[in-house]
Amino acid sequence: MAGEAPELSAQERAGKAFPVSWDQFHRDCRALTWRLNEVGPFHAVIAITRGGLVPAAIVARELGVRIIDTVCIASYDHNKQGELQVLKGISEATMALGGGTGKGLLIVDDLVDTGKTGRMVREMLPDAHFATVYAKPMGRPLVDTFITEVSQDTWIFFPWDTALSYHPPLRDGAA
Ligand SMILES: O=P(O)(O)OC[C@H]1O[C@H](OP(=O)(O)OP(=O)(O)O)[C@H](O)[C@@H]1O
Ligand SMILES: O=c1[nH]c(=O)c2nc[nH]c2[nH]1
Ligand SMILES: [Mg+2]
Repeated sequence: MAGEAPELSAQERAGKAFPVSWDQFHRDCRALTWRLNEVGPFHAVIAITRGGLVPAAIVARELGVRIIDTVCIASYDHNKQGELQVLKGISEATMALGGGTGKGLLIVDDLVDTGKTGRMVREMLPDAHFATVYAKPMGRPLVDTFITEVSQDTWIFFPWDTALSYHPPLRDGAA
């Protein structure tokens, strides 16, 4: 409708930016593995794609786990969350490894925000261990192990979504 303000994206509503470099992300994934090493061993790692693929690779490498599965869920279209869609479920072989309930399996994602994605995967595997690198307060109760909490009004910028670019000086009005 004319004159109506355009709907803000989740990223715009968030307000605060938390950019993460590859180096920082790798360190945070290693820190996550230190904690997970106390909880395991795990038969397999399940990455929630796509964001969970990078931490899952690092965590699986550090833990010496060679069986990696994916659960493919689409929700955010760039930065606006819509209905969750499971594009690919967990394989039968992985389900069998977890005794049908996920016991001894490790689910990995880059973050929990509202917790919708994590909740859906937890319902598939109620006894699995769920780990994320970052957590926002709404999603935090769903996660068993995470490294860094950021406020709900923060948007995390991952290294695979960003590129180096010119930033104007603060005195010219840059945030
Ligand atoms: O806790 P929630 O509010 O559900 O948000 C968290 C999810 O959102 C992002 O994935 P996204 O759906 O953007 O897909 P992607 O991993 O393919 O980028 C992120 O990787 C988490 O999986
Ligand atoms: O790149 C992202 N950063 C976030 O903070 C976030 N929350 C949900 N989905 C997200 N994706
Ligand atoms: Mg994701």
